[in-house]
Amino acid sequence: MLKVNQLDKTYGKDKHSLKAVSFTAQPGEVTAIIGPSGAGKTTILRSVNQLIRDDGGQILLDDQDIRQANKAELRKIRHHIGMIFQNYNLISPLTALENVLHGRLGGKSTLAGMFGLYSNAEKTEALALLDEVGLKDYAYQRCDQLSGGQQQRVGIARALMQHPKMILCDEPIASLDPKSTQIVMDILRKLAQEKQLIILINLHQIDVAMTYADHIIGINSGAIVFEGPTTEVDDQVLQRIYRQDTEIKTMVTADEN
Ligand SMILES: Nc1ncnc2c1ncn2[C@@H]1O[C@H](COP(=O)(O)OP(=O)(O)OP(=O)(O)O)[C@@H](O)[C@H]1O
Repeated sequence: MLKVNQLDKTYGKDKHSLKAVSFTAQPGEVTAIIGPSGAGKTTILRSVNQLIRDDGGQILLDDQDIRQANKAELRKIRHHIGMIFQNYNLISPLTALENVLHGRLGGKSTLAGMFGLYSNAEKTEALALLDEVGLKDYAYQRCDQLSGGQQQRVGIARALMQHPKMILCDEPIASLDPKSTQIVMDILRKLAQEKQLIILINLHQIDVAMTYADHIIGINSGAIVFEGPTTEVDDQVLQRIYRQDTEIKTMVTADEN
């Protein structure tokens, strides 16, 4: 389980980006963080694996406080936290298979990593993961020749190559069309359930969060204003989360008519 307690982050002198943020995310579930632009979604996600150093609080992954880890421990912890990104972050001239194998880099010596030395067992595993995300026939295709949705699936397979406990997803569908969105979200939900992974995902699209997430964390101006099962999210909750965000208010109102 991921348990975040009283997490604070201030940029510069007094720009309070996270204010005593507390929430939990369970294995086997998709947990979505939703909220208006600038609310602090990315700051939370990047604090969880300490890409951003926060200013106070606790981040417990299976009872180990990530914030207290020394450099070597943090490297080890991060090896079991996969990340997928809006812009995929693949190495374009390399094949899908090579990109997936890169997920193993964190567990290798610098030399083995530099020379791209992977065992046959690792290659077999990477191929099986590509098969799992429906890309068996694209293993030897360069990533820049794949569609956005296919690239994101390579990103997921790469994260799985880390044998993660948790996958952090920063706006993973923001650049995808509805069909690719559905495929990617179906895969993430299936992975959470079948591999008992913690999937923590930042989303702008409320409808996608409502369809695929088990658990919702609503943030506004750096503070958690809702945490609970998706079934408890109604228009009132959404208005609390998105207050002062005129675009969404209009959307909620339009839905009511
Ligand atoms: N490096 C930084 N320096 C100063 N302020 C920052 C920095 N990164 C983020 N912020 C501020 O922290 C707040 C939260 O930003 P964050 O990117 O986490 O929001 P978000 O909810 O992910 O937004 P979006 O949905 O637009 O991506 C914003 O007010 C932002 O301007």
